[in-house]
Amino acid sequence: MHPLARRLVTKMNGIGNEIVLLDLRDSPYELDARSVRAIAQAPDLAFDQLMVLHAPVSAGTEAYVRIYNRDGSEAGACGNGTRCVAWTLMQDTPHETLRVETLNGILVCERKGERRFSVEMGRPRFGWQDIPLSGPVPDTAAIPFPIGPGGTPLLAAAVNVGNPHAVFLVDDLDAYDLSVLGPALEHDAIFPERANISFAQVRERNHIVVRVWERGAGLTYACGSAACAVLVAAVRRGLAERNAVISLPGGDLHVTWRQSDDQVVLAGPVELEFKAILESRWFEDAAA
Ligand SMILES: N[C@H](CCC[C@H](N)C(=O)O)C(=O)O
Repeated sequence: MHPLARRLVTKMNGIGNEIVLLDLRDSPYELDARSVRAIAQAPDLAFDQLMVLHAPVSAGTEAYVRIYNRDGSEAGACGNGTRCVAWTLMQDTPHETLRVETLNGILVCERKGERRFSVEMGRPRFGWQDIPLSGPVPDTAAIPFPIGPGGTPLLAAAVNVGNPHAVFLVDDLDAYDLSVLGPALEHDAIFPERANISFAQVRERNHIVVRVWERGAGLTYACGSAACAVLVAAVRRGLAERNAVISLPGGDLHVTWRQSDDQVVLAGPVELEFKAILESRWFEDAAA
């Protein structure tokens, strides 16, 4: 029997960002890409991200969380999934805040309402090695790509908010077909670890509309770290306040880029869908 067989998983979403949670805090088992893809292909479990809870490593944290994309690749951050993790862990405690550890460090989560949570996503990084890019560029907030009308350059703001993002601030979101541009830009040679790609239109200084193509997952209804990346990019261009509503196809998130400590804080609702039991044959089929 596969080590994950008979394990319970929880299907949730954060404004339509499809999340599956697997709690392995009592087991040393670590998933490989093939097991991740097997779960993604199981009936009804198609996820954008799989959040796997492992036993805590650092003092004061509740879990060490590893984050996987639908294609089996590992991500450093997932804002919506971390909010789902916060809901799960806070079920068992009277606490209103808790800390989880990820590849990207220790994140503080806070309950903001019955099904509403915030997560401190860390400090944005703009250096070419940190994003990462394949080499230095004159300005990481304005990297030209020849994808504007008639092949004219459109400027991307690149930023790492725990994972790599490229943000295009445009006047008309509908003029760009992300299902075509997304995969090409995700794999552009300038991004050695690929990148999450967002197109964003600033409506007001505190309201931005966003569409996102996620690295390793494709078009999604929402992406928390992309919401953070967009807000940071718009603030750097002088187009938005440090506190704004980010509207994604699945709903609204609130992002604050705190002046006091440079942290980007993401808040929004989470939804519990159902629980399911992993079946051994899903992993055997995937191995075949
Ligand atoms: N949906 C996630 C981000 C996943 C990022 C992932 N696609 C990657 O960096 O590889 C979020 O809410 O932040």
